[in-house]
Amino acid sequence: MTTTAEAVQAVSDVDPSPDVELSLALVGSEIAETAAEVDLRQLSSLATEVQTAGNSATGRIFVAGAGRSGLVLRMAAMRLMHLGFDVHIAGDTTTPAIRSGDLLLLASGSGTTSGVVRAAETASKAGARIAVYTTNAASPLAELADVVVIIPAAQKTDHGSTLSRQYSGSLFEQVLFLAAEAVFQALWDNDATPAEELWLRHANLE
Ligand SMILES: O=P(O)(O)OC[C@H]1O[C@](O)(CO)[C@@H](O)[C@@H]1O
Repeated sequence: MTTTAEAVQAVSDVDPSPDVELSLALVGSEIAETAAEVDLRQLSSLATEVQTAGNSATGRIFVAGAGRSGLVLRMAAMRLMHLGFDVHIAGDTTTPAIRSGDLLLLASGSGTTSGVVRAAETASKAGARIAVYTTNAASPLAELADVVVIIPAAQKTDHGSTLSRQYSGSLFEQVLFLAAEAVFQALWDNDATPAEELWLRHANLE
């Protein structure tokens, strides 16, 4: 009679356990290498745009992106709200119209995602400033931007790219998250508001 241990061994001989140690090292090293290549002057310019709109009496910050790129910007938006800025997420039911004096912060690895490009066109017509994270300096999105941060990662359709072994736009989205966190941290360091004060802005209806 086959024991449970023998049955487990038999299964893993056919279908070995996923090697998460190797994949964790791969993801970590790709993120570190790509983050180190982000141009700090570009990131600093984007941080200044965020600070200017956030600290202006009437300026608001809007964020927009599709799929996982958009989800990362939602996290960034929450932190900017914790800093006390007036922040809105494009497409939410309470999001007002963008206007001159506002900043639209966008992320798109490809720089061609139609809804994101349309948002930039609308913001541009309204006279708002536009800041973009993308891999693609020659994209329509980058061309519409006042400030561009290039994240030198693979795009979502670059299958088999030498820039990343990860699927689709994962590396772009991961480094985007780090870049957005770095912007928040730099703004908070400048502002020096105690964490206790930021904490008062945390959602209390969760
Ligand atoms: O960042 P892009 O190129 O605008 O693409 C948007 C989304 O499309 C996807 O590649 C769809 O899987 C997401 O990973 C990404 O967030």
